[in-house]
Amino acid sequence: MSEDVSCLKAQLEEKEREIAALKNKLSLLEKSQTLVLDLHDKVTPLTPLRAKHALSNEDIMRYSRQLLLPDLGVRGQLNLSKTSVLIVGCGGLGCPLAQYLAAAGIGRLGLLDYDEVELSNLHRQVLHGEENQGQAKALSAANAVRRLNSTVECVPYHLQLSPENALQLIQQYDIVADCSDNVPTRYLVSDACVLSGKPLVSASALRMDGQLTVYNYRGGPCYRCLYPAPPPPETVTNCSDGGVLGVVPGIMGCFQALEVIKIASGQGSSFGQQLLMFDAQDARFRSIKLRPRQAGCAVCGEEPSVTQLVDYEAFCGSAATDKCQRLHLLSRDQRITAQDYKSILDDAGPHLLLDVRPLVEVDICHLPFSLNIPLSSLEERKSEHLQLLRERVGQLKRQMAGGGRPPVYVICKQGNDSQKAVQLLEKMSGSELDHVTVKDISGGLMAWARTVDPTFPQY
Ligand SMILES: Nc1ncnc2c1ncn2[C@@H]1O[C@H](COP(=O)(O)OP(=O)(O)OP(=O)(O)O)[C@@H](O)[C@H]1O
Ligand SMILES: [Zn+2]
Repeated sequence: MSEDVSCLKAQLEEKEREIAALKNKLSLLEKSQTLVLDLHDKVTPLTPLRAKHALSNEDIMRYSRQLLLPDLGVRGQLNLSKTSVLIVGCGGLGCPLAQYLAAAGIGRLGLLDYDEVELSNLHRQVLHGEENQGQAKALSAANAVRRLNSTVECVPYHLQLSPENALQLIQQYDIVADCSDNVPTRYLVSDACVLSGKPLVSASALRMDGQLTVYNYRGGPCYRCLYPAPPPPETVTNCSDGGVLGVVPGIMGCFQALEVIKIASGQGSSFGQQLLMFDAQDARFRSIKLRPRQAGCAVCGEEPSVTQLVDYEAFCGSAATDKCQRLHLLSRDQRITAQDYKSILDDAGPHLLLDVRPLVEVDICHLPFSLNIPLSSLEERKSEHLQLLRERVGQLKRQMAGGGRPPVYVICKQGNDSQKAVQLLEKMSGSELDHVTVKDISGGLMAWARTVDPTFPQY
């Protein structure tokens, strides 16, 4: 009789456990279906992250494979759940970083980006899909992260990190990750981390190369300790100009996730005074020791001159976005529009169309009647290219029965390099070259695609 009672009790307990597990599953499912993420367009105070004192059965199952690691264990996992991380930029680095932090069970993720998803992002910004084009990157990333792990609290910010909001924002997080793509933002994030006392896990990726360092960590240097002055703006290349193989920021973003997890879980990062360099071409990693924190550093030094955030665009002489900056090097009569050029073509007026883009871009698309001489070859006065140009100008002159200066129209992708080329050709006209009339086609081939020929590819 007593055996029946204990047997029944055990069965009942088993059923109760099953019911509790089902209830838990149902509530998670309901939460993920009904919870609509609030997209923040300004910085508001966050409620403190709820401290977890023990792992639930679900946690144990979800994180079991990493819980088995002596380096992490239950303590490390609980530490992760208590940590908040702000990700600045939900692009090529930010996407894999957010994905792995969410998968690993970080407590709260702030996802910040002012931009929207574009088709040309999808080869590397792997949290966004085709259906997210036009959507705020922060929201698209947060939704993807939530599908992966609904227990992670996501705070999407659709705004630009600026000197006005950076401190208020960064102070609310434990660790900051710089996944941005421009120099003013790098100085801004670093200064704000120094002023708020937060570690900064920073990475970059361009073409086939990547870099990673942890700044302001355990007495190590800040960004300014290493780079007291910004580079000249014209020496900075971004992904939309220089290109990038998608997997390179993927690897660097994963590295950032690794260092964030090591800091958050309590293992600590070894990149506080180290620079990791990744060469994808040779599949080689190198790590070099950096100089220590500088006593004379303007922000983290002994007598700092930067005690509050400044105007970083003015400091760097460039914008805090990587959007194409339009140069204005020429007067109005030195420029024509893409439609004006179409009329010249329609009137079959003799002229030379000079495309000054690099060959790799000309291979993507070009106008069939153009002559390609890259701006760099003109600048370097490459003799074979100058010879070719002289010949083509000579031919043109012979074609022009009525005499006059042969017209040369210069084109590039967006109309910046072509302006530089016009200035250069004007200097060469009458000396290194026959006298020519040079004009820039403003807005370049992208303006041609937008305003003249919608079938012409944009990139
Ligand atoms: N100050 C800033 N505030 C918020 N987001 C920023 C800031 N600076 C840069 N970002 C974001 O950082 C991300 C950098 O990622 P990445 O360079 O891969 O993307 P991208 O700018 O979309 O690329 P592409 O150059 O191909 O257009 C971008 O999504 C950009 O909008
Ligand atoms: Zn410093």
